[in-house]
Amino acid sequence: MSVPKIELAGVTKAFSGKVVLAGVDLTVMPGESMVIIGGSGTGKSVTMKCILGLLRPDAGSIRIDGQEVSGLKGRALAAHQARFGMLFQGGALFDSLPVWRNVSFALSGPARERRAAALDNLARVGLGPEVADLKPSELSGGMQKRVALARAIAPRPEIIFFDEPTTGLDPIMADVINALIRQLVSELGITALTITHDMASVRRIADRVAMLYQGRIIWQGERNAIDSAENPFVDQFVHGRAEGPIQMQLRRL
Ligand SMILES: Nc1ncnc2c1ncn2[C@@H]1O[C@H](COP(=O)(O)OP(=O)(O)OP(=O)(O)O)[C@@H](O)[C@H]1O
Repeated sequence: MSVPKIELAGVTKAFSGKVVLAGVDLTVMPGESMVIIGGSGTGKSVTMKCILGLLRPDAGSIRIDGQEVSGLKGRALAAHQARFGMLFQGGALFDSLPVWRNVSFALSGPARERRAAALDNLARVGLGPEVADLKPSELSGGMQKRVALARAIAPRPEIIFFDEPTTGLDPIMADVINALIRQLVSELGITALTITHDMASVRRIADRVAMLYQGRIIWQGERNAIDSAENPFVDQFVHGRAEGPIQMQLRRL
């Protein structure tokens, strides 16, 4: 069996005594698209930040290609982080830079080559050269998301993290972006880890789904298994019911 691309075992993290991750076990195989679902504040972002080395877990192991990465510092940490692409919730484009400079931000080399690479990546997300010299603020939300996606794939990262990739988009544009993500991840052979509340994203993007609840992965399975999962927590989340075993925390303690 091949070595997992990402492997978390017993990862714990607490902030000022408040336990957020209580022993997360998660395996993502190379080229696989894993989606983590779970309510607000269940620790999805904290899990991603621990994998990226932006937060240090209190205990447990995080392996990439079988190599332990928790506790990396300095250059080793920078090299680790360079293996990842990120699509942030808001797109996080630099508004002072034209689109092509945003897309080629992480690339090196002469400007002419970086611009050519930017145009190539824009084409992959369905945008023509006419947008290359526009500022992000001149584009619609859906187009900005495409630009952010082009920027995330431009360095051909081994792993991409998608953080709520459809936030702020209407359902049709969200579907277009979800389909693009699925297509690019497959075409480029990138391992993808997505966190989302959006079940439409899950159905479009995921090979496998993991549900985080109270600091642990309480269920994982193939995308098609979510509807028949005999797990009341998954069932409640997938169907968005107020009634069920998941207790919403209405105020921060
Ligand atoms: N740096 C930090 N210091 C203190 N508490 C933190 C820190 N980062 C996260 N937390 C807490 O950890 C908990 C989990 O946060 P996290 O952002 O991972 O949730 P999430 O599942 O991604 O939620 P959402 O879906 O709303 O983005 C929250 O209660 C949050 O306040």
